[in-house]
Amino acid sequence: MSIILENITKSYKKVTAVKDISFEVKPGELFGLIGPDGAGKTTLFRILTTLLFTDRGEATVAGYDVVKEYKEIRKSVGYMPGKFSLYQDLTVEENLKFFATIFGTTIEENYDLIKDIYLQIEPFKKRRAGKLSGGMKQKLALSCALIHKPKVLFLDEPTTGVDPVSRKEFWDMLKRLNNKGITTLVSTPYMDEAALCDRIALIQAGRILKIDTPSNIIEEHEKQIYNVESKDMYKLIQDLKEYPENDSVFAFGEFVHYTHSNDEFAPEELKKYLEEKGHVKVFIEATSPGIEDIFMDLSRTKDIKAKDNEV
Ligand SMILES: Nc1ncnc2c1ncn2[C@@H]1O[C@H](COP(=O)(O)OP(=O)(O)OP(=O)(O)O)[C@@H](O)[C@H]1O
Repeated sequence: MSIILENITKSYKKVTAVKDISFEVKPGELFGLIGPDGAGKTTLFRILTTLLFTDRGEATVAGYDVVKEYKEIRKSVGYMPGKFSLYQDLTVEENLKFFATIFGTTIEENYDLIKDIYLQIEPFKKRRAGKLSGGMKQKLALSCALIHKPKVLFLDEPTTGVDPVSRKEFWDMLKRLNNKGITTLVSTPYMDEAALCDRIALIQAGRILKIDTPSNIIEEHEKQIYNVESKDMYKLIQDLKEYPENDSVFAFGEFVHYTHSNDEFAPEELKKYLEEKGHVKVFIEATSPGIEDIFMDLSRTKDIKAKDNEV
């Protein structure tokens, strides 16, 4: 296994950031940690990259223990932290040279690995990192994290705050790196990115809700989801929440996603109820769940609440 976590628990004073986290990442896997802000993703990354001690539990990365063999881990991993990690006053080229030098290598030695990515920012190699666009900063940070040819790559929310086109490009790059055999642990709050990973862990309030391939997670979900639409979406949410035996109601793009608490759901009865409440252009259809639906459902059913997160 490339990464193993066993019962990792970490608190900051009264807040339990992560509790009893266990999972494994196989060699060559692109593994996603999917969860909202504050779920505990950065805490796990900092523990695995040896920047933070865990309170309880054990972990290994590339076969090395995160406490006893931290020096080996630091040589073997690439880490792209969530916050921009480069030297703003150094140019693109200087940043890359700097990271290569501290790892005892040169840009030329591992150029093949970063070529695809670096070529896109090379025209700006004399520009200071602080003056790059979000997408370009992200490509430079990834090049710097890769320059010493790490065995395991840690990417903490690499696409947060990046425009949709750059997000797509970034995931294409990750897939290509993955094909070269680099094990990658990537975190994201964007549920649509989950489908691009080999396996994912859904994480909420420091707990794992589910671990599997995105397709298995979707296939195993048993609740039928309905797209509901009417002209007044705000009122629609309120009225659906008052509909007897509703199970869940939440806004989802142009629709409201609705689930019923039993098998006796009749769309025509709901339509009638909504029309009696004054809704026009009511539309109801069954739809397949996405990772976001499943995440919302698991966080409710596992009853993980903020107050439960205190020690
Ligand atoms: N240094 C700290 N001191 C106190 N609490 C902290 C500290 N770092 C993180 N926390 C808390 O621990 C919990 C997990 O935070 P963490 O940063 O690991 O989550 P995250 O999923 O990476 O979210 P984000 O994207 O917001 O960083 C949150 O409740 C956070 O407020």
